[in-house]
Amino acid sequence: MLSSRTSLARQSCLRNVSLYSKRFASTKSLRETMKEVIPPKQEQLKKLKVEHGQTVVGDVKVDNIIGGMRGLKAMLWEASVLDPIEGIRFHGLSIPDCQKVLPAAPAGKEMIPESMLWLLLTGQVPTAEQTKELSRELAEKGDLPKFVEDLVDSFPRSLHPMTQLGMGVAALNHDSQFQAAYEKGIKKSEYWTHTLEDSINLIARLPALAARIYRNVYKPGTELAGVQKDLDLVGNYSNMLGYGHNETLTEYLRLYIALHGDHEGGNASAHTAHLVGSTLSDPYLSYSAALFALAGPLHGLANQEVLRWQLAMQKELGDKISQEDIKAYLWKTLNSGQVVPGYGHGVLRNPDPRFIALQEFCDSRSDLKSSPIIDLVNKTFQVAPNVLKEHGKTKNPYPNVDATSGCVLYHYGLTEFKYYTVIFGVSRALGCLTQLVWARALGLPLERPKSLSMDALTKIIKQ
Ligand SMILES: CC(=O)SCCNC(=O)CCNC(=O)[C@H](O)C(C)(C)COP(=O)(O)OP(=O)(O)OC[C@H]1O[C@@H](n2cnc3c(N)ncnc32)[C@H](O)[C@@H]1OP(=O)(O)O
Ligand SMILES: O=C([O-])CC(=O)C(=O)O
Repeated sequence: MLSSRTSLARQSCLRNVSLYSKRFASTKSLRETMKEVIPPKQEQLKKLKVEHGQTVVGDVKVDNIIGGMRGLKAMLWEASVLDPIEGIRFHGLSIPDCQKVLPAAPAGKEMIPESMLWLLLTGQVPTAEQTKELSRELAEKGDLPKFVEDLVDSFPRSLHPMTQLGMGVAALNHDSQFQAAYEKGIKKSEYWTHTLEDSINLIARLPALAARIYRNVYKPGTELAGVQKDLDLVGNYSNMLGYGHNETLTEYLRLYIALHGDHEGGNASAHTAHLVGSTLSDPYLSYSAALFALAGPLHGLANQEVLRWQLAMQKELGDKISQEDIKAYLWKTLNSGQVVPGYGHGVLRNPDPRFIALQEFCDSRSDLKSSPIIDLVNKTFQVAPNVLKEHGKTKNPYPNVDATSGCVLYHYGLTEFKYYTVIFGVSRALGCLTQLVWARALGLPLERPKSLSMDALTKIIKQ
């Protein structure tokens, strides 16, 4: 299954890479590039409004209203679009495309979050030099203010790491340039520049914040490494987590964090950031809110739940687990009224290409190939889709990214699975903050959909 999918993906990758090679960025800085790419997009939006403002793009059914707005085309989101079958594309580039063209760390092979951030923000593929420059800027801005360190150090160890992350990010708004400029009084056309500065500062500080939480909760009393100016964002993060010596885990984290960065606008974390940001709340508060959406078990927390579930399966079934055993365990989970974590999706109707990319990472390394937990994830993948089809409820019986993302971390000793969603939270900032910059550049309005009571809905139906 994996290999035929891989070869199809590679063929489409070659097509897209030649299509998009024209979009390699120049030698310009990130800010210069943004200044160049924003005006044509502003023009495009103006044209859409003036010429097509009244064009109908879909119906609103009662099902959409009572069904979590599933399938409703109702948001503008620039950096990525999700196809139910193909999965995510970032400015038109699929995951294999990105893996081919986005620069890696100096000694690495995997695309890094900095190059993904550049692509998301500008729609252009950065050069290695531009990526390095962005890594350098992020490292220079990576230290936490002392009061945030003290705040995080004051949290009880029993407070969930995601709660700590959301609170830490909210507190960073103490230094929001957007908020300070707004208070002074700035023109709407200047909003995006301050939003961009806040976004860069926040992304830069996330590794130190997330690593401090890890140290405090799981390794209290141990020394926390400082931010090194010559390391990339994940090089620093991995080092501060205490895994800098493990090049495979560091490379995995680079891929993981680049891959989880954006998943169009309707997912719960991205939509939350967009909604809160539309009130002109600053990027720190907007992203803090998004993190609390990510912390739900139907969304980002599923990666913690997957590992908990797979380990419980391992404990119950022992070392030699057959497909029949897994099948029975799946039925036990379903019959007890629980969801199978890591399976199903609000939009996807195929195995998540992020899941495939992470599995391929494991397949390419011999120690990971023989890992019992990774083997169990693979075996579950062989059995679960048919069980879920037979169960007959979920519209998508295939794995999403959370079905595998934690197992490499677990294999290499990062076994504290309540921490896993924090790593997702370091990543999702890339997409949420990119869209905030674009929302300000495009002058998007306050989000305020119309709601209806059931009586009001019934009245409309009768009419
Ligand atoms: C990064 C991410 O956020 S990816 C998603 C991570 N979340 C998970 O892995 C949790 C498990 N999966 C799920 O709960 C769901 O598939 C979701 C939340 C991801 C998507 O939800 P929906 O779009 O509502 O899914 P769908 O339309 O297929 O649901 C129909 C029914 O199937 C059930 N269903 C969906 N997925 C599963 C599953 N993995 N196991 C069991 N039942 C499921 C739903 O609970 C729903 O049941 P109901 O009619 O009794 O309410
Ligand atoms: O798209 C979604 O609804 C959930 C998801 O996979 C993500 O946010 O990464």
